[in-house]
Amino acid sequence: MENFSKICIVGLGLMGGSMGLGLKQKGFRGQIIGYDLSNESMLDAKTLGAIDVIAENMEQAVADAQLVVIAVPIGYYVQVLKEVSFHIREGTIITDVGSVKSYVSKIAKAYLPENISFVGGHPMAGSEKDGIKAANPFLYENAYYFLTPAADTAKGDIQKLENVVKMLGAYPVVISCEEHDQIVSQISHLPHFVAVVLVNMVTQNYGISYLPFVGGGFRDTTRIASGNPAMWKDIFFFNRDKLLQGIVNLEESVTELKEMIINDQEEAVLEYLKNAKLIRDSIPRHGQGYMAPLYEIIVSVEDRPGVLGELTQLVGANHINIKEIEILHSRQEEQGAVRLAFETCSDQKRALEILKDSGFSLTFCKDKE
Ligand SMILES: NC(=O)C1=CN([C@@H]2O[C@H](COP(=O)(O)OP(=O)(O)OC[C@H]3O[C@@H](n4cnc5c(N)ncnc54)[C@H](O)[C@@H]3O)[C@@H](O)[C@H]2O)C=CC1
Ligand SMILES: O=C(O)C(=O)Cc1ccc(O)cc1
Repeated sequence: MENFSKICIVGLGLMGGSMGLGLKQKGFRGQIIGYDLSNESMLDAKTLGAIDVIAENMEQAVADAQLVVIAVPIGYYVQVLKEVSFHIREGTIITDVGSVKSYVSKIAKAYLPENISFVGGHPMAGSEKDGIKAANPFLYENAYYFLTPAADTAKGDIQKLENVVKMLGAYPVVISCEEHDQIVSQISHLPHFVAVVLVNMVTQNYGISYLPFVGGGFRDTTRIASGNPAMWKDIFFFNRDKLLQGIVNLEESVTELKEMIINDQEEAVLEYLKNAKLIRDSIPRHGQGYMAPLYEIIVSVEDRPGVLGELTQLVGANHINIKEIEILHSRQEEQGAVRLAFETCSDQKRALEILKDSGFSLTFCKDKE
């Protein structure tokens, strides 16, 4: 991937910071120079090792870079592209990580000089967190990563970017902006729309007092509603038409299912539910998702002080690394549950044995998703 010896990242938040960390973690030997409006983010990015050099201004950031990655909220693109265009040198490739591509390609064309190659990008990786403090070197691993070159983009430039994507451990998918925006409107933007509607409904329609009863189902369905509101506002408006079409389709589907219930069509409702289950279950278990798949176990634990320490100590003492830990229920004087996730099947099996032998009750052991 050493097609580039100097990469500039503009915007050192979750995505920009994770890209710097990921490249370094994978052994990128060149220099990464970073620029952000926030001094604190630049200092954090340097301290964490996401960048080698802090740029004092946009000119210093982009002037000698062979690749410039724009990782700022889409609402700031016009401002950033205008500034970049003053200082960029011929032959530089510019890419971005923005969640919408038709709008981005349009303004890149409008604001960048003609001798600059702009190839849009969008990693299907991320989280509901933002900022450099949430950055993680493995964020891009196993994720699909869309690249949306223009019709006249040189093949060599696409290849160079594909190599960067592969170095991050992600999977490049070359696609048109139009098709990209259509796909993500269905699999990312509409689900976000639904999640925020559901969450707001629970408080607006029924009062805040319903929230304490919320269980895993509601949590799973609405996790993404915790995403950065400013970023999602941008996404909704910059992919407005596709999202609106998705909402119309959603309304039709809601009406269809509602009518079945109104008309007591139990068989039809059952078929509808079965079909959804079939489709949901068929999402590849061992395929690539946003996150690296993990092997999980669920442990029942008493709700008492120190129990988590005992659990993790037991697993750690046997040199088994817990990749994720999550408290599922924590109700006073009742059993709670803890989800542990491991990187390998053998870690999962060993942890299972050790915990069983120590008297922990395992309510559920989940296969690798
Ligand atoms: N958060 C996510 O899960 C994903 C986000 N994206 C896209 O990535 C982009 C960045 O998102 P995040 O990293 O999540 O945001 P973030 O809020 O974590 O980071 C954005 C950074 O850009 C900086 N910034 C803002 N305006 C700037 C300017 N004019 N010049 C220099 N720096 C500026 C901010 O100070 C901040 O550090 C967005 O366009 C978003 O659509 C793409 C995939 C996933
Ligand atoms: O948190 C999640 O699972 C996400 O869906 C993150 C995400 C947010 C925005 C994108 O454009 C792509 C991915």
